[in-house]
Amino acid sequence: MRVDVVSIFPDYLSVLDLSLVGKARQRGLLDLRVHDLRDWTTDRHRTVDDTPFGGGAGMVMRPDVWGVAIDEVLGGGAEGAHLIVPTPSGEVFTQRHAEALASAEQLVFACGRYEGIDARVAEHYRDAGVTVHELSIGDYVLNGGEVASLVMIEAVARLIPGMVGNPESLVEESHGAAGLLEYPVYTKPPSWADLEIPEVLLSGHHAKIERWRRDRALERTAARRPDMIAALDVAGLDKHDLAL
Ligand SMILES: COC(=O)c1ccnc(N)c1
Repeated sequence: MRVDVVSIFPDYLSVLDLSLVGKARQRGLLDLRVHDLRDWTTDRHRTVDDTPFGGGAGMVMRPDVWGVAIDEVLGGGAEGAHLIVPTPSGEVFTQRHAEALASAEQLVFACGRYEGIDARVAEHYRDAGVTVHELSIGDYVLNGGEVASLVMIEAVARLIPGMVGNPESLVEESHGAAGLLEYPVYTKPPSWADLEIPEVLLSGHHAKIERWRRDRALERTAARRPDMIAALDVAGLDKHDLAL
């Protein structure tokens, strides 16, 4: 997978050289390229923004600069490319988006600043056959799209086949296939701060452990994310689940 990030603060993305994403790049699983939007400006001041039509506070990022940048970054193919515009006014990014994007050929992240990017940019690339996603990482406002891009790149990159050692570990995660939050986890020492490990986890009885974990996941989800319980496919629940 190729991932391009276009920003006026490219250094913000240097953290992507570390950890999982950095390893993936070294292993050739991920071709990540970060670009400075100002490299596509033509004036002396390297201007990327201007005042909003219709008035109002702040500045809006110019479509012409973004257009030449995205055209170049997309190379030739609109096919298989996804343009992601992080914005507080977007659809909320979820694990489902991460799963869908993990099989894309190319992701291009357009990091807006100021009051955002001229709306014609998203419209133009949709018309050109590019899959455009305007995505929010939650109900709060940031100063730019860079942090949200980091979040989404990490959520997607870890799902690329070969990225994590044991793909099994992806199944039981929160927001995974079961549609539940993950159960509580424990490790050594067995006793800490006068707190013990739940007995069943020391029993070696795998069926009971599995049942205990699912019960805890259901309870935690019901307590913290009733919306996820409401969205559960009831057909996937057994009578024990329903009795909880
Ligand atoms: C400028 O971008 C944002 O403020 C932003 C982007 C994505 N998700 C958010 N919740 C905010």
